[in-house]
Amino acid sequence: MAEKAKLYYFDGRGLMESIRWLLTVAGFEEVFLKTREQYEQLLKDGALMFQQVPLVEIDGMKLIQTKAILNYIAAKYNLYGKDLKERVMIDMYVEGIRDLMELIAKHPFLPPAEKDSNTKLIQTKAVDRYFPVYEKALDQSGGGYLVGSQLSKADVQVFEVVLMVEEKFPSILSNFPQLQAFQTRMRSVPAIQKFLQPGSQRKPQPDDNYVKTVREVLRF
Ligand SMILES: N[C@@H](CCC(=O)N[C@@H](CS)C(=O)NCC(=O)O)C(=O)O
Repeated sequence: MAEKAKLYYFDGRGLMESIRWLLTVAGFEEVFLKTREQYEQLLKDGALMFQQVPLVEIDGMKLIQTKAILNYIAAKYNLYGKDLKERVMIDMYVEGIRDLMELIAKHPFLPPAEKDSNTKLIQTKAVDRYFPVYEKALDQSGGGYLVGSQLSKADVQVFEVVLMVEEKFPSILSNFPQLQAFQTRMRSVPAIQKFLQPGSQRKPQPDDNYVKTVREVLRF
């Protein structure tokens, strides 16, 4: 049996969470960075090409750069469309949702005075800009997936972010029936169902401890 991927990151969502989502079927193990020394050791070992995590050891390689890692996993596990035209659509949908995700990911690190306006921005961008695109895509594809006739990394990443936005705004999908049905379908995919169970490797919303650890390890 192939070795499980090994993930090096903080014990929290951040940039690694989408990678965890994509690897949920294959399984993975994790090393959590809790101290500056662990991070410096990785630097000393030459494991971090640009001195940054996420780092994923997979198939005998040490991969860095989140998008490159996501693309590799998607291609490896057949989550990247059937041809180049599907692939570029998947990439477009993914890049859109990653822009929204960025607003969510940076939120816990913002100064208190900027939090309210960022919360408002997440809501407005979700409702006015991003969700309508995915609603229309699902309506047009008709097959339950955003692109083509099979599950892709676009479905997984959009689902991940929809859940994150819902954590902040529980009724945010009320005017998006396609996204509601999509969410129900995604929840019934066995690997996803398992990942959503308490005690899985899915990370909770970031708390003060997570922010503190990241700041201490990276010194910012
Ligand atoms: N483009 C990189 C950005 C990675 C990144 O910013 N990682 C942060 C942790 S979330 C880091 O390691 N920062 C340390 C630094 O930049 O010195 C990616 O997407 O993987």
